[in-house]
Amino acid sequence: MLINRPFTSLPAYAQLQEHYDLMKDRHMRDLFTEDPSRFKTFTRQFDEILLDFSKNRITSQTLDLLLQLADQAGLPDAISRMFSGDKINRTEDRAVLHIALRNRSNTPIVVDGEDVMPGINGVLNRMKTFTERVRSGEWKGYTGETITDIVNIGIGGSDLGPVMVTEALKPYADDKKLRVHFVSNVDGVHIYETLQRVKPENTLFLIASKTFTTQETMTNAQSARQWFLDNGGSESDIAKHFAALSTNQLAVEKFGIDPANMFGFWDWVGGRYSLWSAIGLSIALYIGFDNFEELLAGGHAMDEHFRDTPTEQNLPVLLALVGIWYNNFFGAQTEAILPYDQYMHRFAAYFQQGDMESNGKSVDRDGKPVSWQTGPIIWGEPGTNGQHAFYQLIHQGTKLIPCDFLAPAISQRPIGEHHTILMANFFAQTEALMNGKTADEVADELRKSGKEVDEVTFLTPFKEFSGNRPTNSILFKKLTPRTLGSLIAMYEHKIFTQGIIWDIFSFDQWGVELGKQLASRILPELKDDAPVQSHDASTNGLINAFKALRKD
Ligand SMILES: O=P(O)(O)OC[C@H]1O[C@H](O)[C@H](O)[C@@H](O)[C@@H]1O
Repeated sequence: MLINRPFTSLPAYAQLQEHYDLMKDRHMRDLFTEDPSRFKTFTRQFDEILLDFSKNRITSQTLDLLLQLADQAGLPDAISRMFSGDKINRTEDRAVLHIALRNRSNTPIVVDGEDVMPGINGVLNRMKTFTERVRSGEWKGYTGETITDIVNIGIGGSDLGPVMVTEALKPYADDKKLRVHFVSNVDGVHIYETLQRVKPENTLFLIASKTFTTQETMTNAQSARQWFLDNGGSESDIAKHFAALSTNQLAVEKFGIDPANMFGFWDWVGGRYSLWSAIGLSIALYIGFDNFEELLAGGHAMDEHFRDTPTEQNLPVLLALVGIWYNNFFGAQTEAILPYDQYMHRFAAYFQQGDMESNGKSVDRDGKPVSWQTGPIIWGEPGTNGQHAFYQLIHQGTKLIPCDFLAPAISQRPIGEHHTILMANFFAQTEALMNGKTADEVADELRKSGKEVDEVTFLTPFKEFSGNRPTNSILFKKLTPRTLGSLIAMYEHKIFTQGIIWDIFSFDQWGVELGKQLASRILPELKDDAPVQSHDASTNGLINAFKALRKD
């Protein structure tokens, strides 16, 4: 059993509340002036990743109290329970072992009396052989031609991870062995547009679904199958063009996919943590198996750091605690993830699911309603695009938005001055958010530019920046597979840590069920034009308006 003590009853919580009263009006500008070694105090290094969390509204005392909070919530015990295969996902009665998928040291991890590592290594070996056969051209399609295009059909965790990673690691696919495409939305537009770009004889479909029952994925998979049959392929050719990534062998066979083309995983892999499993096959095919293994190695290195490093040096724990400070004491509702790397353009979208599906909960581990805030709203876009879109609100709006800035020191595509300009923006933004610009500075500038006294008085409040807006800077050498693996695992463990401290279950997702149930109830009602009356007035009205509108 995990320790579950209501978050607000932890002794450090009350101390942090008192401490918050002392801190809430303190400006980071002053904290930097008072402590010249602040950068040193609040930076940590892991491999080639540097975390600077000095631009936060914290002092050493804040950090001490937050660390006590983690300790009192039983974090060290929770970590060891996860790593040892305990069934910490209680509402689904499952272990949580995405860490086993990337356990490169191969130490046994036992679930229900069985070491899971041989099974994991077996699937990895099959993925390797398959990847090499397809990439080398040995695997032939039904006309004898090689495979040029991979279409991954999946949604949620069976889509977002592979999309994010294949985008982030595009430079590692420079050998251009294969193109990858992703179809997730049940909107027919998505599969239509994708199929426009591929030919049946050169295409390999990966049907990626943990359950193999997800409506969107099954609908897209059936349409892909039909398209294949309508455009030259036959039933007996399916085995050369369809593979399944799933835990559900029966459903895979029922769909008509050869079990030899099925890559399995296990119920202890959560959907949003599955890119490390067979769900990552599109990644391996795209960047090659060696690079996929490097990604796993990076994840594993972060796992060991998370498990073995004292909390005050532990990157995921520190990120989690800083997040809690704003979420639960300053009342911040959201967190922005802002990668200054175009290849990471789906990173925030990926962690939208990672974080919000994990910690978007409102009952504690005893099933009682929580009286404190849990998971934040996660959002973000790559810099510098965000700067010209929504940063206005981050700088001068009424909301406090803690931001993570991420950037590589070395660009994968060093062209002229681009990367230096990009990084100048990165540093400028975090500096501006922290320091702001005082009314005196603004007025002085306006006077120097020749403005009249009245104009200076009028304009000053609009041009003033309060500053004191928190950021973490996460700087790394280069976006290699290994570093990306570590960054992903870092955020995964941040989310885990917060879930433990908030006393919620982070590995189920019951909140997505109701909409699914209702959709399957409504679907038959949409098949004819008869008016419906079985719902509330709004839903009836909308369905009936839709039926009227869809008539020519
Ligand atoms: O992989 P699948 O079983 O098709 O599930 C796909 C996705 O759908 C579900 O609704 C869950 O909310 C996600 O966590 C999951 O990743």
